[in-house]
Amino acid sequence: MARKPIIVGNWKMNKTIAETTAFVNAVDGKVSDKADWGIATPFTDLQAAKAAKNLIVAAEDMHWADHGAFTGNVSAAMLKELGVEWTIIGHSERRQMFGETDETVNAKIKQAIKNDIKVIVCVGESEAQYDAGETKDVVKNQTVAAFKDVEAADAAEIVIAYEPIWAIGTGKTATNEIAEDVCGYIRSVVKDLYGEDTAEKVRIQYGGSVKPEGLKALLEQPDIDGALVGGASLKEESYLAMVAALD
Ligand SMILES: O=C[C@H](O)COP(=O)(O)O
Repeated sequence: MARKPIIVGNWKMNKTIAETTAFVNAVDGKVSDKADWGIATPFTDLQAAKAAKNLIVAAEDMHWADHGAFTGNVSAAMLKELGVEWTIIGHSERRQMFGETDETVNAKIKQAIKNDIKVIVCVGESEAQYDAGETKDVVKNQTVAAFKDVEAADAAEIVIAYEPIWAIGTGKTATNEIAEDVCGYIRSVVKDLYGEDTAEKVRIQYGGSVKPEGLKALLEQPDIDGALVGGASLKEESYLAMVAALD
């Protein structure tokens, strides 16, 4: 089955509103139909980002509760009111620095589905786990936990981002062979959970030091349907170099 690639820049804690507007003005009119192109921005930038007509705009996180005493958090309804239709959930930086667990990832995914917000869920192993040969166990456990009590029709719409933590922001990219091996394995985990049809529909991204020059070959891997891109998504020229790489 042909799955349309999805390439999303995860800005993390970068860019002001003014910088977001400048980025959207420079990039939005130039993306192609070779992929679904997007940006995940800080909450404060989402409204400015929504001026884009062609870019997916995603939050970088959201809370699992409807509302309440959760200082510093943002709910699905708040995102919906801004017209935000996507969110990242379970990025390794949230897992490592902000107490995100497999349980909160699952709760957030179910809350997103309930509110008709599409999800990019991140999985991936640490360097120590990679060195210990535990990669597949880790991504399996994270994937199974993330999809707990999620129905097949909803699961098929979820994008899974495989991001080996040792490759994030380090310049150390997993080889295409490693990335394909793990992404193919993640698809087999989805197949075990939901069957072939759902597994063939799910889009799986690779993330970790993706650069424009490596993007085309990455997407030629049969089980890699996109990229979640940090550093290389921040500069307009670099983002547009990714667009050009697929033309
Ligand atoms: O979400 C994106 C990733 O964490 C990758 O970041 P990076 O491309 O800067 O390594």
